[in-house]
Amino acid sequence: MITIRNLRKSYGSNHVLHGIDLDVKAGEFVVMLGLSGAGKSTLLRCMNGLNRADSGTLQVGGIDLMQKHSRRELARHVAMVFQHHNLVPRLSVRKNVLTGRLGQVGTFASMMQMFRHSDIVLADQCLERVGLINKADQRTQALSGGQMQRVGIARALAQQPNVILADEPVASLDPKTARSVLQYLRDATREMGIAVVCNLHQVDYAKEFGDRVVGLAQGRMVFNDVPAALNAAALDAIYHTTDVQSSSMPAMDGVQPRPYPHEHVPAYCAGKWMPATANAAHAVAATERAL
Ligand SMILES: Nc1ncnc2c1ncn2[C@@H]1O[C@H](COP(=O)(O)OP(=O)(O)OP(=O)(O)O)[C@@H](O)[C@H]1O
Repeated sequence: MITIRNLRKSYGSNHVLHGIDLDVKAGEFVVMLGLSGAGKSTLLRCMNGLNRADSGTLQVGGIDLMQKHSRRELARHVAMVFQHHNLVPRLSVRKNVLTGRLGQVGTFASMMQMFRHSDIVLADQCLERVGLINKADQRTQALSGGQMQRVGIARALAQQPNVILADEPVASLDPKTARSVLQYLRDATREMGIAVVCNLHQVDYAKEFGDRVVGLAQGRMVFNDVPAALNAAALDAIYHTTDVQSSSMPAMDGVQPRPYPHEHVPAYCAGKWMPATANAAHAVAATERAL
């Protein structure tokens, strides 16, 4: 459902993504962890077409995002769940879910918010899935934060996407509500065979809900494995890259390697540690000596 190879993205001179590789299968729930600024949102925004990647391969839900594509086509395959749910408070819960169908109806019907009976049935099924069918006719503004987030999930499901991208969907919820929202998201997507990439800041939730966890540090993927492999060393690679770098770089030829952050993030991938490019410091030192 998602195939990413050697994906790179910069904002001006700020190189944010340094060659990301990632595959996500149908029905798989992948949690993405990383410090603030690691590049998680940038990667999600590349995946949903809001950002244009500079180079690499990027196929999401059957769409090649490195080629020209229409927003409508993308909306048919890729749905977003946002931290602040982006619902219209004065609309009923059902109407908010129906907005997930706007990309799939004709332009006129979309402008007039005219929905087919089948769309209304689908919206109600999605509300059933997140346990909110009894709120369908209520104004959305009367719901709690956790309920609103579940409406956001129902709206994403109503798009009948192949892929859901969730950017910190539980950041503003208490732990109990957050767990219940993640449970709804994971169960629905598993049952419907939707590939999910979900940015989170909570390692506990990643372990509890992820089929797989990927860790980004300074725009590089430093972990990609099952949650059970998320041990102290892996967490160090994701969250304390400077410490890991300096302790993992031996001196060579009497030259103490300088910290070159991007080049020295060791990577833990599919059960084994990759030394990353520790030799790069030596290469730089040797070049400096030669000049
Ligand atoms: N629109 C933008 N224009 C310029 N720089 C940006 C833009 N968006 C993000 N950045 C920069 O890209 C880097 C990665 O930011 P990004 O938001 O992807 O990180 P993140 O891992 O999602 O962080 P957080 O967990 O805080 O959301 C940061 O240095 C940020 O300043």
